[in-house]
Amino acid sequence: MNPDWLQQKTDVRYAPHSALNTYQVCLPRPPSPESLEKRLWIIYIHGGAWCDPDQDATTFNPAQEVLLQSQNIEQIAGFASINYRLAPHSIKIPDPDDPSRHAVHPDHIQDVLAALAHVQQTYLFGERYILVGHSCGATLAFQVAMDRQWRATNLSNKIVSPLAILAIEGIYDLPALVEHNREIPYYRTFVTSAFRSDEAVWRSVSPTSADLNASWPTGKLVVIAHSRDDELVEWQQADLILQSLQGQNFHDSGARKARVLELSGTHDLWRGGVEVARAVEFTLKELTSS
Ligand SMILES: Nc1ccccc1C(=O)C[C@H](N)C(=O)O
Repeated sequence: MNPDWLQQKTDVRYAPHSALNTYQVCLPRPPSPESLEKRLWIIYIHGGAWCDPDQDATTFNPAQEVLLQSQNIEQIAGFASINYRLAPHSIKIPDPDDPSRHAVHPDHIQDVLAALAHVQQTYLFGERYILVGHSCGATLAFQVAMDRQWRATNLSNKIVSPLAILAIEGIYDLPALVEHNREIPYYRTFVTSAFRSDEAVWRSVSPTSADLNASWPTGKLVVIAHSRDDELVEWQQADLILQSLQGQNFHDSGARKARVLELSGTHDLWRGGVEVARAVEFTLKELTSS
């Protein structure tokens, strides 16, 4: 990488709906077809329970800084991190007129798909990317690879699915999450704020309900990265998605892999950058070895 060349853009607008319909990009070197042949894009979807206005695309910056300084940058063609409209937060009450804070499913996933289509059409990397998501961002990353029935537009045809998904401290089974945390009303509150109250919808949008053989035949790898010390999303969520993936023929090795990576830290471990960067490095390595 040539540090004098490094290019960063923020607030690239992909849709007109709100101030949050933007993404940020970082290019470590000039884009070229040759570079893309041997390198991958890293695309990040932030977390925050679909509603936290204090988490946005910039939560990827600490990890991006670590990766820019590491040897692994030789394998990375570019980074993008996506903002999307949020559901109303129950405590951080939004301005009633703010369209970025009144989203309800499928707005979040439709925004992510629109952003992905925009980045792909700009940088032409096709399937050569790793889709990374933290917390509800991991849910959204899986939803990109799921049957896109919630899609109102013809956007689906424009998006090429990723080679790999890296899911960090993710939410994979909404009914199980709400049930496990039934003593803490906030879980039902944020799930209802983002998906309304029909539990059949909660189930159908959950990555544990995916049929990835049908919807993501080109997928090579899923990495489930989770910390035993996550105080907000219990390890059970990782177990549930791993069971589901094994049932769909994702195994430890082979053409379609599902791997577990134990991280250390609490739910918001993106703050330090190092653990998210380590998970990206692990995913790059797993993708290039079989
Ligand atoms: N991702 C989560 C998963 C489970 C429970 C909470 C969260 C949150 O992100 C809380 C967030 N800090 C909030 O202000 O809503």
